[in-house]
Amino acid sequence: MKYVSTRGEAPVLGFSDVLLTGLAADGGLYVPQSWPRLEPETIAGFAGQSYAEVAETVIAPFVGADIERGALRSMIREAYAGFRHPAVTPLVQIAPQRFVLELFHGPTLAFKDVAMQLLGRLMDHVLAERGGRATIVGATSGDTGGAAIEAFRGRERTDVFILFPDGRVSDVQRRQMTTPAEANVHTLALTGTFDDCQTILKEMFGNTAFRDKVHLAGVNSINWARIVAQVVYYFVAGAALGAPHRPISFTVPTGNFGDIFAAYVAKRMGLPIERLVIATNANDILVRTLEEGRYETRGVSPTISPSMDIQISSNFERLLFEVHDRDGASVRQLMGRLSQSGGFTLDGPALERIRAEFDAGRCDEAATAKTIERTLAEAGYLLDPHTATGVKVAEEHGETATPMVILGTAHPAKFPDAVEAACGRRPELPPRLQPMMSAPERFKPLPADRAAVEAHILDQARAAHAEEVS
Ligand SMILES: Cc1ncc(COP(=O)(O)O)c(C=O)c1O
Ligand SMILES: N[C@@H](CCOP(=O)(O)O)C(=O)O
Repeated sequence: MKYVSTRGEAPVLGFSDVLLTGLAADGGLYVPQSWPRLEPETIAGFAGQSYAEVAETVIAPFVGADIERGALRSMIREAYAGFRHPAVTPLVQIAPQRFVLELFHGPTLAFKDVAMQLLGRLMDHVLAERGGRATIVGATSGDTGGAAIEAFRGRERTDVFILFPDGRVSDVQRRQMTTPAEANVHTLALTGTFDDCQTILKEMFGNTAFRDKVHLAGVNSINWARIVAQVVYYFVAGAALGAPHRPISFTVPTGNFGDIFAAYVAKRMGLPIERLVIATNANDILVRTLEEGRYETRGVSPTISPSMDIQISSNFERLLFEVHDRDGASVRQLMGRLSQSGGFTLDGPALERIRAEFDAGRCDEAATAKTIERTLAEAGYLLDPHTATGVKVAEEHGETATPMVILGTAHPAKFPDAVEAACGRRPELPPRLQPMMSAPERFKPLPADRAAVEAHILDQARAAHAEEVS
């Protein structure tokens, strides 16, 4: 399998290079040259298989010959062996045709663990084969950072630098990033928003001299391997609810558009998905885009679902590439307008193609809290604020003959204050995570400025590996 950039001007690469490259050299995102298809019998067979077995079948065509099949199988098995639920991503019914797909049984209680636990192993494997090391960078609005640190802490071939917006994540999220003591973990608290962190990260990838000097690699969903690992649970949920014989719909709490883009990929691979519903909080750029045809950034508002406090949804670029018939020049033009004037208008056919696949709805703060309270009262089920936005938007979408699966993207215990304020019940952290709440914190406050972040990364890298970073 080969990969092309959404902006059409970067080298075509294989899976292992895409894994280590992160952002393409032309600023675009890598996507596969073509979409592999799974036969209906293969999808039907998933119903009786373990999560790891399904993952191997779904992921293998994207990896191709780059990683030997036995090695891939072992990494997948190890990645999911540590999840606290035997099904890895169980489905829980909360209403007659509504289910929550619980994606938070990994080590940091967030859906990011599902991909990150595999990504850490894949990167280590490829770096060991090549005899190299990498500087991993990640921008986080709260969850990617903790999951990345958990996946890479103590690994010899990687240093991990996480950029988070100071004061805009929950205490649990911050402590997951600031309490690990391993020397290869570096947490940077930036003055600004997640969008500032992500913009700096992309600028660092655009600085070729810096990128090459530190062997920069990315762990956000701009990295194709993240998306591919997230495709798996759509098949697992679909097969459990009768696919390929029955269609299924998904509502996805959305920020960076990675998770819902993974659903779109599952559909292109043959999963019979009827509707894909984008759920946002007050940061509703995607809802406005579907309503008005104009993608336009506005200031980020802090909410009780902080991981979705995002205005620039990076993976939307991958969808733009698809709905413009994979024409990199069109995507370059739109992205140029976005960086110059903060927005762009979609042409009629592109907008229609997006509307044909996706619906979208927003959920404000009061509705998020109310949904947590009501779902606990009516279904006895405790939602986290992100999942609550999905439940609310799915409810507004109305009752359908097709089962609607809402992605449960985080455990409520990551947001105890917001959950308690909404419903009066304070969710407890699992005992294994409780010590971090009183452990010493370690992080570097920095301005939201690329030069300052690069200088800090270079300093740290030189201190640790002087011989490799001159
Ligand atoms: C808990 C939670 N829900 C939803 C999202 C949104 O997912 P995505 O950025 O893939 O759209 C995030 C962040 O990515 C998250 O951490
Ligand atoms: N919501 C994310 C933001 C980054 O998303 P990613 O999927 O691109 O890594 C977070 O919690 O960090």
